[in-house]
Amino acid sequence: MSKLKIAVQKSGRLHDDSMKILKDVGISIDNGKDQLKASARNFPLEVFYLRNGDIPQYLRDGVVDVAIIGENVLVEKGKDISIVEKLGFSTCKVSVAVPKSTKYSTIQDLEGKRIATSYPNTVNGFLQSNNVNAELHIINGSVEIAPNIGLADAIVDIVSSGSTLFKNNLKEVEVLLKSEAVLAVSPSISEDEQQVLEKLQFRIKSVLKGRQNKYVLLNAPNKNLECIINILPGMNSPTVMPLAKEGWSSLHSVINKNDFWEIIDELKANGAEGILVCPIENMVI
Ligand SMILES: Nc1ncnc2c1ncn2[C@@H]1O[C@H](COP(=O)(O)OP(=O)(O)OP(=O)(O)O)[C@@H](O)[C@H]1O
Ligand SMILES: O=P(O)(O)OC[C@H]1O[C@H](OP(=O)(O)OP(=O)(O)O)[C@H](O)[C@@H]1O
Ligand SMILES: [Mg+2]
Repeated sequence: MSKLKIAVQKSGRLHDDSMKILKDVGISIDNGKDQLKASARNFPLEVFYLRNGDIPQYLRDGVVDVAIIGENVLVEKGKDISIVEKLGFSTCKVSVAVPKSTKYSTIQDLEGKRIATSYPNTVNGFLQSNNVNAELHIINGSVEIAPNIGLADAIVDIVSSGSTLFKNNLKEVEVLLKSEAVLAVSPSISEDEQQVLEKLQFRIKSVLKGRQNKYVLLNAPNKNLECIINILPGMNSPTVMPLAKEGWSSLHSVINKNDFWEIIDELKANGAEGILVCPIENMVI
């Protein structure tokens, strides 16, 4: 079987979560510390450790078939590259920020201003679509310092918790895009590699679905069963089994992690006891 070549960030924000998702889908990688390339032991996969910013070109050239990459990098340098899966980690925004003391009300306030950024194509697209002319200063890192040293009036950079903006006395005034890590695919992927990709994607989908949900087991008095069954969503309907204790049952169900605490409160209020909550490794649907 031919091997799928996947690019993963060599080091940085995406590296650990990218390796974790490969591990969670059951792929073991022989990972020599300073290797730039590694093979999977139990799946037809070769891993290339690359710079996030270089990955769009490698995908375009077909040097790699797929990649785990920040969506914002594709917006900047890889508009021609398709995304096959959103991976739910490294969520961030690309935003305009200005010094806290700057009066800002609309995008037109950027007219004629100096904007520092590492994402010139994204910024130019944004300015053009809003008919604003501004002067771009392209810098590769520590963009948030630019207004403080008099290099720019505004910046466009990644914002996550907002603490870097806060520390540099800046405020976010526009959000250009929202981003997360994605699985992107080369336009020149072959038929054989496409088949391996489909296997990998199937596994990733079931791991992501599992991460979204929790498995809940609880005991409840039979007289409250109907009400508790209505609270529990389940994949179809919850499993109900009699307990050795007369008049009681055990219920098993799957709950979305976002609704989880509210549902637990409701269950308790309706007489549920001995509630156990377990993570789900995979959910194959
Ligand atoms: N503070 C953050 N919070 C969440 N996600 C982030 C944050 N900063 C960056 N990211 C996401 O992680 C990706 C990698 O960021 P990182 O800073 O590790 O690498 P980089 O310097 O942009 O890239 P390279 O690998 O080319 O050096 C970004 O493209 C973005 O999608
Ligand atoms: O809103 P926050 O949570 O503060 O995150 C935003 C910061 O994170 C990233 O920098 P990073 O720490 O990756 O450093 P880098 O500029 O060297 O890539 C980004 O470039 C911002 O500076
Ligand atoms: Mg960074």
